[in-house]
Amino acid sequence: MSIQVHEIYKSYGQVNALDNISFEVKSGELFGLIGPDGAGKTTLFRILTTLLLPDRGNARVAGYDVVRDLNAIRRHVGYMPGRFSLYQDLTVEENLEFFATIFGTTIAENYDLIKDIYVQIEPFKDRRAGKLSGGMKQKLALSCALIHRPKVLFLDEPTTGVDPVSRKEFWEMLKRLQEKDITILVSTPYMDEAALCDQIALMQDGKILEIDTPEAIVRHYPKPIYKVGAHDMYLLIETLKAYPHRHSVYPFGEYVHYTDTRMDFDSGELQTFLEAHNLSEIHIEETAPTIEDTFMELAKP
Ligand SMILES: Nc1ncnc2c1ncn2[C@@H]1O[C@H](COP(=O)(O)OP(=O)(O)OP(=O)(O)O)[C@@H](O)[C@H]1O
Repeated sequence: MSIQVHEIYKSYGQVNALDNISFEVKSGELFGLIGPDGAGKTTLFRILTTLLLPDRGNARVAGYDVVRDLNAIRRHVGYMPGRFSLYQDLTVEENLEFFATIFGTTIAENYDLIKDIYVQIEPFKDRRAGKLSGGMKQKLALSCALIHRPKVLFLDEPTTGVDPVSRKEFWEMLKRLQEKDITILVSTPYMDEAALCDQIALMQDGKILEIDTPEAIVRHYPKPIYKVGAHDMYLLIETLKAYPHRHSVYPFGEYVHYTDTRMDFDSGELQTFLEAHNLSEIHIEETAPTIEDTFMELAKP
């Protein structure tokens, strides 16, 4: 096991940021922590990278204890914090040299590991980090996190605020790093990215709701889901919420995802109800559950 987390608790005053968190990540695995803002992802990263002490519980990373073996962990892990911690006034190359120097290495020594990523920003190596686009900052931050050849890489929301093309390229880079036997723990609020991980933990309010492969998480969804459309999205949601047999109702792209409490759901009956409430252009169709649907179901109060 590359990461072992056992019954970790952490509170800030009244807020239980982490409430009995346990999971394991195998060597070479790409493991995703999926959850909205405030779920506790950053707190967990900070504990696993030795920047914060847990109130209770223990964790090991690359075989080292996060409380006792602080120096060893810092040598063996790479951490890309949420707001890329680059030095804005240093150039691209100076940032990378700085991170190499603090780890007692050089860019040349590890160039093969970062080459794929760094070549894309190398043409801008004399530009200050503060003047880079979001996608370029992300690539530089990842290069900096990798420059000492870590065994385990922690990436806290690496794609937040990054354009869709850069997001896609970034996940392709992660897959290539995985082939080089680096274990990766990555957090994201984007459910579509969850499907790209080997295993995911769905997190909310400091708790893990479920851990499994993305395929299994979707397979375990307990009910048929219907996508419902109509001419007025707002009125549609309000009306579905007032339908006596509704189990869940939430917007999903240009449709609303709806589940019913009954086993013998009749779409014709729902259609009549919606028409009686001044809705037109009604469309009701069964659809396959996604990770987001599972999250919504598990997170239901
Ligand atoms: N230093 C702090 N003092 C008080 N409360 C905090 C502190 N840091 C985090 N929290 C609270 O703990 C909870 C978990 O925060 P955390 O930053 O770990 O979540 P997150 O999933 O990373 O979300 P985000 O993406 O917003 O950072 C939140 O309710 C947050 O407000």
